[in-house]
Amino acid sequence: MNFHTRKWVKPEDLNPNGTLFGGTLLRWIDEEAVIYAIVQLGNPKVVTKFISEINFVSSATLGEIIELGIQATYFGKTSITLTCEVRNKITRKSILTIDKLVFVNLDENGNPVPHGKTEITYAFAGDRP
Ligand SMILES: CC(=O)SCCNC(=O)CCNC(=O)[C@H](O)C(C)(C)COP(=O)(O)OP(=O)(O)OC[C@H]1O[C@@H](n2cnc3c(N)ncnc32)[C@H](O)[C@@H]1OP(=O)(O)O
Repeated sequence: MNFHTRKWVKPEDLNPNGTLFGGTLLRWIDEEAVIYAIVQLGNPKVVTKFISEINFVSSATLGEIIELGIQATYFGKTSITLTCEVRNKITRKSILTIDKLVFVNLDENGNPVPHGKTEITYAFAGDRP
């Protein structure tokens, strides 16, 4: 799993207990995951369909740097399934895991359309391996 996106936990990201607000983390993950799906499927019209159980393993606090890891685990006909882990960048301690996030490839009318992909590709990743 590649951990490309880093976030620095700032005051506006906290809940009233002083730890990273779960809703903020989920917003970051949904955006990161849909970008991953868009790049893999080569189509900007992709939507979130399903997110499985979310396990908040440990909390993050002010000033910590966290990193978001996403990986494709299954290519369906119109869908792609991803898995996600968020961890502390320095200590590598796990903060959250999501087993399955399913995204659906849409046509210009918003209907599911086959994407024709079967494996992870790096078409839009420049020279990154
Ligand atoms: C990034 C964002 O913020 S997007 C915003 C939030 N998301 C949305 O607004 C999406 C709203 N939902 C929708 O518009 C519709 O449900 C659609 C168009 C995505 C899908 O419509 P459906 O009638 O469910 O389509 P359909 O039954 O053909 O399923 C499409 C794919 O999703 C998969 N799927 C459908 N329901 C589920 C589910 N509950 N869990 C996992 N996969 C599912 C199907 O297996 C299929 O995949 P496949 O073709 O690879 O086998």
